[in-house]
Amino acid sequence: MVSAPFLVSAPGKVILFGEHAAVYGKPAIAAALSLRTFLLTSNNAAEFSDVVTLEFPDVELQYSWKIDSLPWNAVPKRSIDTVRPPSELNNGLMEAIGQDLVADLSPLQRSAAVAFLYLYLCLCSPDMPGMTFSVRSTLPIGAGLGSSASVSVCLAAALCLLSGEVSPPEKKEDSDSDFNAADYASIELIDAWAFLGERCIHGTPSGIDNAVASHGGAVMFQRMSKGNPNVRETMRNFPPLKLILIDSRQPRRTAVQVAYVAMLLQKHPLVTEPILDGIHALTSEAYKLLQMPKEKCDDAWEEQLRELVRVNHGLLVALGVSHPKLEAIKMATDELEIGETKLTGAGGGGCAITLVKKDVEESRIFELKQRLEGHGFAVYETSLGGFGAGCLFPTKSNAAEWEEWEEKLFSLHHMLGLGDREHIQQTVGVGSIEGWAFW
Ligand SMILES: Nc1ncnc2c1ncn2[C@@H]1O[C@H](COP(=O)(O)OP(=O)(O)OP(=O)(O)O)[C@@H](O)[C@H]1O
Ligand SMILES: C[C@@](O)(CCO)CC(=O)[O-]
Ligand SMILES: [Mg+2]
Repeated sequence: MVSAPFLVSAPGKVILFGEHAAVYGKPAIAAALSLRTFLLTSNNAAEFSDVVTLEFPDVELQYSWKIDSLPWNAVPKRSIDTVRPPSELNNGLMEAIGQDLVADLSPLQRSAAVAFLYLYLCLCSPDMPGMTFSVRSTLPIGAGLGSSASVSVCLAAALCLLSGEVSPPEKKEDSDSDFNAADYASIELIDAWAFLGERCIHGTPSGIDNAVASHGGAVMFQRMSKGNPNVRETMRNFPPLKLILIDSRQPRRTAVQVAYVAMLLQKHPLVTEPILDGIHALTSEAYKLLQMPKEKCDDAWEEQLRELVRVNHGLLVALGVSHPKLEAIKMATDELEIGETKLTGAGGGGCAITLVKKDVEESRIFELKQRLEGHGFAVYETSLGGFGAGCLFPTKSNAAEWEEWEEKLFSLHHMLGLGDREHIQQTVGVGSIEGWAFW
């Protein structure tokens, strides 16, 4: 069991193949992003020792609840012989959280607050001291890059640490080395709790986003039914793909997009099922290609991968989850012959990825960026396949900084008007400062 203050962090993700079909038990391929979410857990001052507080400045949310007014009686009893939480939300607890505890919040704020309350009530106890949970992210929100999963993983990790369900990780040199069985068990548990957070945020998640946000790296993921364990194949020799990540800046919610596909499937099963099967088939082909030894990754290999990107986008368009702005991004990359483009994540807005052709001159990529930025789109430079969830504790060498971080980086009060999210990565970011350890 650890005590506050401490930081946890988890990455966003890019789905390369298979979104939406993943919800129906088809495989999907995704990799962790270098853009990440950070959560600071800190103890409240004495006068606020009876409240738990959320400070989520990115969604302009600040909310406190009196700890003893929370519906502790509605928390389901955990079976003593199962460590992992069930994969379904408990209806009684969801009803008890209901609308009253999160009144006046926008849908964007409410889903994060409900995810927090659900995990806090399940993992903590009424006799814990008053604390503040402050979330900041370098990820765009609701843009297909797994912001909700990175928040859910951060919340699950912090609350599991506080309750003693998991211990801080051993320090490792890089994401692939030093397998440690205790850390593996811990991150599996964090992943399972984060899945419930994702359920609070978007209803019927496949689990791929929280799997990548907790474990990091690149994975092939397949959701299994009837209580069978999900497939999560770590793709170790993931080839270095040249990708451009473009945010249409068109807001949308994953919950709405996923519900739309569910409606289509119900209304036109004979049409929709073959589309999902087509996505399944192309993801399986892509998986084989991405597993090829390096010496076989030639021009023909690259072309095949790009073709699959194009087909995947076409099938997502058929499912009705594209958006005119995503089509404008695709058209610009097609016109400049940069590569093949698909939407990534739930679509309806949010991000697209372009798999760039090997021989494209930098001047053309520059032109693309100018054109896209001119339309108000954001172009991200990021790398794929990094660390999963990790934590950072105060030490002798960073003791002086903690107070400043709490005040300047994480407090809603100080954040409003500050704007620059990159600042957080530079100040406490993974890779920017020493001391982070990963499960
Ligand atoms: N920085 C943040 N602070 C607080 N809440 C956040 C933050 N980022 C995401 N969220 C929560 O996640 C929700 C957005 O999740 P949603 O699943 O719709 O989009 P996404 O995860 O960014 O995209 P996708 O699921 O397609 O990858 C927000 O409504 C909010 O509840
Ligand atoms: C649209 C979807 O397939 C991906 C969202 O990032 C939903 C999910 O798998 O949970
Ligand atoms: Mg999400």
